[in-house]
Amino acid sequence: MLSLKIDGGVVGVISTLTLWSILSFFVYLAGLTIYRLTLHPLAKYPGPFCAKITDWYSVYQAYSGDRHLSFAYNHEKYGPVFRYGPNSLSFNTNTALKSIYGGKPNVEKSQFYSVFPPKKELFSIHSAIDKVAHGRKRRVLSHAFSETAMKGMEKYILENVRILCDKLGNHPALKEKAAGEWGPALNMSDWCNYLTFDVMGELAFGKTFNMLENDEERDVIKLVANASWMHLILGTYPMIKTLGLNKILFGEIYKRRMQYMAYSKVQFEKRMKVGLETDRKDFFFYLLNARDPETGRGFTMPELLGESNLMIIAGSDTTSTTLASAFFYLVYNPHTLQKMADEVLSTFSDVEDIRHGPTLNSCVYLRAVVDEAMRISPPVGGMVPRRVLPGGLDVDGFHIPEGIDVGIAAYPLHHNPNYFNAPEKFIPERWISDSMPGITKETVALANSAYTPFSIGNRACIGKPLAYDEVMMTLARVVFMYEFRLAPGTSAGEGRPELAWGRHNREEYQLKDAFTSFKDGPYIQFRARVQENGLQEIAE
Ligand code: HEM
Repeated sequence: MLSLKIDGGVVGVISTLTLWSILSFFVYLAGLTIYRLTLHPLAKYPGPFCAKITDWYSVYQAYSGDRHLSFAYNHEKYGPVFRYGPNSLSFNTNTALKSIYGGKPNVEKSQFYSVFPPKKELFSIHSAIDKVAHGRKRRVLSHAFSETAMKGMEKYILENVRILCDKLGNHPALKEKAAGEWGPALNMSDWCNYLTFDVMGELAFGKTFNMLENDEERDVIKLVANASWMHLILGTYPMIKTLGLNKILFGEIYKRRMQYMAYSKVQFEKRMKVGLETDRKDFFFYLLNARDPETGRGFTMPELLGESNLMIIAGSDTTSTTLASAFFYLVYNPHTLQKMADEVLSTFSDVEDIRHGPTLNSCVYLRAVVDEAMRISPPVGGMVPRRVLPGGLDVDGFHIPEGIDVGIAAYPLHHNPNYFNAPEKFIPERWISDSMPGITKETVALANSAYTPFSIGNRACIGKPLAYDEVMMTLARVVFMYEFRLAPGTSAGEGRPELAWGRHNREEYQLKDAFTSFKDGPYIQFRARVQENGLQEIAE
């Protein structure tokens, strides 16, 4: 009787406690909401209501894949600055770009990056938040991206570009008819992925994934994409990872991310076994050898794994997105394809002359095509946030206090009409002064001031020269060997009316923001180029 009473009493107490806990939680939430809307230092900034009160707004956007588009939509609605999270501001001006990323701004990478490494000791140059730790990594890694290193790596890039070129024309129609017949429709997202993953496999793990040749390891592309997507989702609200909710809420994405980590560890161990007993001058060679000139220290084993892991994510998907979008814009704008082909054919007389160096760099129209593709469809189109340090930061006349995340998303800035005339149109000429009426040194400089596909400043992309090399060598070689066109009746990659945020420009290559990007299409047909001088008309 007594014990029952006691039991009854205990249950009663627990219930009351639970009730009070729930009530207190709701009171806390209500208080926090009121604070965030009224007394919070960012209360005066405009933005979507949900974004002002909770980071779940950002989580939802990150999960949807349309986060870059939502930034553009919100900037159109709220102006050059808006609040995209309770403690976060997005800017959309060239001056803010400079203040937040250029020179030595009073910021560090935000906690967004803390969730990128699966374990703390695996943090990489990209996820390093501490400035000193990052500085050391950047100095060590810069050996792997030196001009000498680039020359040594060209071999591995070209081997794979040759295979791609062969595959594009390697089908019965072209073999039997030699020329004049269009080949099958090829999904260029896939083929560009195969190329760039094979190149990064060579450079980071000492062995190609062989995706261009066979389909055994092609699923790795999906694993890598999911790893990046998981990072984006968790980065928008790191608490999800702290509470272990990632496994519950995003089970499938989490699983694939872990599969990629396991896969890359195996590749890493295989490359480690070979060590320096090889004449390969790949990233690994430089990473194993390199020492920080200031401290004399190299990388530890977990750091080496973290860096190799990162290289695949950072270097393959971004580069393939650039290539696929360049193909997209070229076939949707055949006059630009013609101009680019004219330039390449008049610069080179043999496909094997197309390699790293000043002759390739003299192809200014080719370079403009690449830049314009990355402008409209930036491979990292969403927010790359920075946290303001003690003392605050002045941006566009606003004093931002310590602890606030600030940043620029490339997609909206690249579509800002203040810097880009007719921003929705693919116009490579906008990057070459005097190339058409209205394009002057001043307009080119203005465009450059708001151009940030690789970010800017001391956390900007270290792989930029490698990326340009790979993309320009590939495009130049393909256009030298082939004519190409959009496969009739296909539309993969086009904007569609059902897309979110009112952006459905048919002629804009659509990406899904997963920090890097998901993509599909375009479907393209190739046929061998026959005439030695000049170009064949490209049949519609
Ligand atoms: C067109 C291709 C590429 C684009 C658009 C691109 C874009 C970017 C961007 C926007 C960042 C800054 C990210 C942030 O602040 O969070 C970045 C950083 C980085 N990228 Fe790239 N990237 C490309 C190719 C590559 C390649 C080929 C590599 C290496 C093989 C690479 C390695 C890195 C690394 C290591 C960082 C971190 C740098 C640091 O924090 O010091 N990227 N990239």
